[in-house]
Amino acid sequence: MTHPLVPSLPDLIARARADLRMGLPVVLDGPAPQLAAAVETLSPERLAALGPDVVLVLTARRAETLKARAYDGDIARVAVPAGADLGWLRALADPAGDLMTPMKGPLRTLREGDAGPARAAVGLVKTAHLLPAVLMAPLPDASAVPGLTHLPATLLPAALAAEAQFAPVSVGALPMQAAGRGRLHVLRADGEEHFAVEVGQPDRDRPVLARLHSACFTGDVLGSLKCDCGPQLHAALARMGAEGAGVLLYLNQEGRGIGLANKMRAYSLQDQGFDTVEANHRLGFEDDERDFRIGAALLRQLGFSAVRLLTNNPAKVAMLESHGVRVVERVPLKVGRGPENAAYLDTKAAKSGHLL
Ligand SMILES: Nc1nc2c(ncn2[C@@H]2O[C@H](COP(=O)(O)OP(=O)(O)OP(=O)(O)O)[C@@H](O)[C@H]2O)c(=O)[nH]1
Ligand SMILES: [Zn+2]
Repeated sequence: MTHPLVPSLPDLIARARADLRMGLPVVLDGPAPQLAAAVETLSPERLAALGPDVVLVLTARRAETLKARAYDGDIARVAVPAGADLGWLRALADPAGDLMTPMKGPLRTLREGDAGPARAAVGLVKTAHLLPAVLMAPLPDASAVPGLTHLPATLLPAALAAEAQFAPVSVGALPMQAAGRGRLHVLRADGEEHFAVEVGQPDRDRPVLARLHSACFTGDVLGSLKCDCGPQLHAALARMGAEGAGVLLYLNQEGRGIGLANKMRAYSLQDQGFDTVEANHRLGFEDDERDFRIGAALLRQLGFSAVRLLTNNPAKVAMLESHGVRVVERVPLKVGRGPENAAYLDTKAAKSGHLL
């Protein structure tokens, strides 16, 4: 039996995310161990130390913008020419300069060999909220580089796709302007925290008025006019207050799961004329990278099995239904439309299935 103090695979994944964000490579163990480093955080010294035999892994979304062939389905492995420097790699990873310097290729993509470790590495970097671009290099002698986090390449995809198991951390009373008396629960899974605001004392035996709200620092805190998040947050709480009970999950899924740094990159692209979906794609992300199962897991953990869901997004309803939470009613939440966000809301309706 494994010693209890040995890190589990979820522990190692959480550690690997921190490493990648700091600019350290991680090791994907297998028959041929490989180093994987995020292009965004790599330093010139560490790039040089990866050796000449490196491959750049991008998502097929990013490859499409770069007009590179993606032979591996959702990812593309791009050959790195001898002498390519960090500037070259960053220009491929980051679309900020695409319009200024459109010619980055021609790029040669690989089709031979096993793409599994490369796909796992990109998945990991995405969950670290970095640009989805990874440099991979062979690691011939692991003992030469002590201290790196090692992950088993073949087990990584299933571990990244596993549903989070939440543990309650703390709860405290919270009187709120919009909703009167409430309680804020903090829950944690694999090092990530999410919050649940209980308004009043919702009955666990009846469908609860619920909102799954993804974090939006710009909208919720700064009152940004580019989206409808702030008004939706406050309207949801007010409605719960008026009804006397409800539960609002405040999910740590900034920017539809791409993180605030990438969301600001997306906003810069939107200023260049791309819409919210195109901007995500140019960065190499899907339209929506959120793990919607988290909301279902949190509701179940808090004892709720049926909800009246405040949302305009049918995908949220479908996800809850398929993960053990009955949605007895969808309650529309249409607030905050204005001249600055009308095009954004129309794009969500046209491309992401939101109900206007
Ligand atoms: N990537 C990206 N994320 C954005 C943009 N504008 C807002 N967001 C994020 O979008 C998410 C909106 O979340 P929600 O309001 O919970 O979800 P929704 O899918 O719009 O569904 P409902 O509001 O329930 O109808 C938040 O995480 C915001 O940070 C954008 O232009 N790009
Ligand atoms: Zn927002």
